[in-house]
Amino acid sequence: MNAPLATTATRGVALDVRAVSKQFGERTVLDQLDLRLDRGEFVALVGRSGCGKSTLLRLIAGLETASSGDITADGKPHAQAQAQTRMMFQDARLLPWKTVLQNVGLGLPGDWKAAALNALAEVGLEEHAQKWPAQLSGGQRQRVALARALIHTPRLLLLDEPLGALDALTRIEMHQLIERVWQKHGFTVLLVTHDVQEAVALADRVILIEKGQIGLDQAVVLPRPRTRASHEFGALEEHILNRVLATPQSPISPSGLDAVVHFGALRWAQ
Ligand SMILES: Nc1ncnc2c1ncn2[C@@H]1O[C@H](COP(=O)(O)OP(=O)(O)OP(=O)(O)O)[C@@H](O)[C@H]1O
Repeated sequence: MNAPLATTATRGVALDVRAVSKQFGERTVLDQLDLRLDRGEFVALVGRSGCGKSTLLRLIAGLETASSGDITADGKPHAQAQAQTRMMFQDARLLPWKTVLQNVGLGLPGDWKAAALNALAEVGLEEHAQKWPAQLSGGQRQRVALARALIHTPRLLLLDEPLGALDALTRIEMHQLIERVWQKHGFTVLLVTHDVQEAVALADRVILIEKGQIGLDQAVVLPRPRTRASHEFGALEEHILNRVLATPQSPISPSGLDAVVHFGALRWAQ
């Protein structure tokens, strides 16, 4: 399968989350949340642990049902677009008894082998097609998971902290790969991450969820590929991180922030 080169205007879905609420028992996790993603846009969701990032992703993926509100893709109920949506998790979720190639082609009808090899080539793993998942590194397993998503030519890619378990260098390589395939295919991306630097490196917009709603909607207008060492990158990262840490769940009092947050020393928001 040669995935067609596409512009962001043609391939990605426009996603509209309108007044979506989600309660688990007495607890309101999302409260009338509104979020719009343009076609082909790359948006990162950040926020304190438990603020509802994964819940929002799972609602969009159709793995949970909203208590109220609705989600549309290209103006139609999103349920109709679920076949064009793929999700990646922190764990690659590969079947250990199937080869890398078989994992990529999982569930596909007909002769999918050429397409699976093509998808593996896109993530730089063509030569590992006949290996077992256990023979791969964590980063390679996530590449297989990405290939397994790409073979379905998704129009919406949902990433739930997919790089959370990887070491720093592997993460940076994965950032480059994800950015490359996103630019090539033009799908819309929603990435959940605890790593504010990762959000600034990849996203067109960084969204902070707090108190069940959007507390910050920050455009990232830096040219790509982004240089983490630049002053503009660092300033934006610090601004977002300070904002995340200032949320009510924070154990740090807002008045103490300046003393506690040193740019460069801290970029994770748990
Ligand atoms: N199926 C469920 N049943 C009950 N409570 C749930 C369920 N799923 C999530 N929650 C609760 O909803 C809240 C939000 O969870 P969610 O996983 O969306 O947060 P998160 O922002 O992704 O957190 P983290 O960054 O730690 O992954 C948490 O308090 C969680 O315990």
